[in-house]
Amino acid sequence: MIEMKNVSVRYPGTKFDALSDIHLTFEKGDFVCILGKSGAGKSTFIRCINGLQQLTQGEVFLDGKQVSNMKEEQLRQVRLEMGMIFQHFNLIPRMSVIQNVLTGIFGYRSNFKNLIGLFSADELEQAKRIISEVGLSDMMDRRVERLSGGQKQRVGIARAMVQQPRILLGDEPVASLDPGTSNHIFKLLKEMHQRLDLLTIINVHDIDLAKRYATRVLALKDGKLIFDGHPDEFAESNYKETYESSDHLFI
Ligand SMILES: Nc1ncnc2c1ncn2[C@@H]1O[C@H](COP(=O)(O)OP(=O)(O)OP(=O)(O)O)[C@@H](O)[C@H]1O
Repeated sequence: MIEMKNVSVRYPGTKFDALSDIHLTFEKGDFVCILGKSGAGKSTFIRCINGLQQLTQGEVFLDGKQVSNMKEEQLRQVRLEMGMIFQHFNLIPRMSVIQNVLTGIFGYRSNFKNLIGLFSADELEQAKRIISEVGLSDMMDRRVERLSGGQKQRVGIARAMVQQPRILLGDEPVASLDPGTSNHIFKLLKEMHQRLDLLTIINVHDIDLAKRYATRVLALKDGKLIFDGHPDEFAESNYKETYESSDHLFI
């Protein structure tokens, strides 16, 4: 489904690769957690998949089509297949839950319809169904600024899911949440992953969440892939290697 071939990224003015020579494939049904300390390259990795990151070297393919050299219009189509959730939710605070969720289908519609906020009965129905699936049906009209962090992330998930993506990408979606809420969010993500047979790829700091929910764990260090395997195989020594101090930190 997704193939990364020889992918490297070096940001302008830096001495090291933020991602270095990554070769990987991902298939439908994978629930992947990416571990790595701050600066290891996790966000850069996710951006390579959704075409937001210019590669220094290599290629990324989605179903055999090269994402890394697509024009903006083609990329827009590809991104519709990829739902994205973020650490800071990226919601519009003064808008309601349902209005925020409906922004997830903007990519499918004409700019004119988006501008005047015209949604069909089907689109509204679909948004309501997904809001109820994430457990917020009684908060449909509440402004998101009045929600807790966990509720905001549920809105973020609903907004991603209303796109009906085949792939769900998460850039540290639970980094701002407490452990209990983080667990609930992962449970919800896993349930959606299983029910809809999504490819799910999520950056996370919490090894316990990765072990509990992932079917596959990747670990990055200084932009290099140092582990790729089943969560049960991720041993104490892998943990130490992943989180011990980095050569790049003070350079
Ligand atoms: N726009 C940029 N310009 C220069 N260097 C960058 C830029 N973005 C990221 N980097 C560097 O690339 C490396 C990887 O960054 P990235 O954000 O991918 O790491 P991360 O693992 O997601 O970190 P965190 O967990 O803190 O979000 C880091 O050394 C970072 O400083």
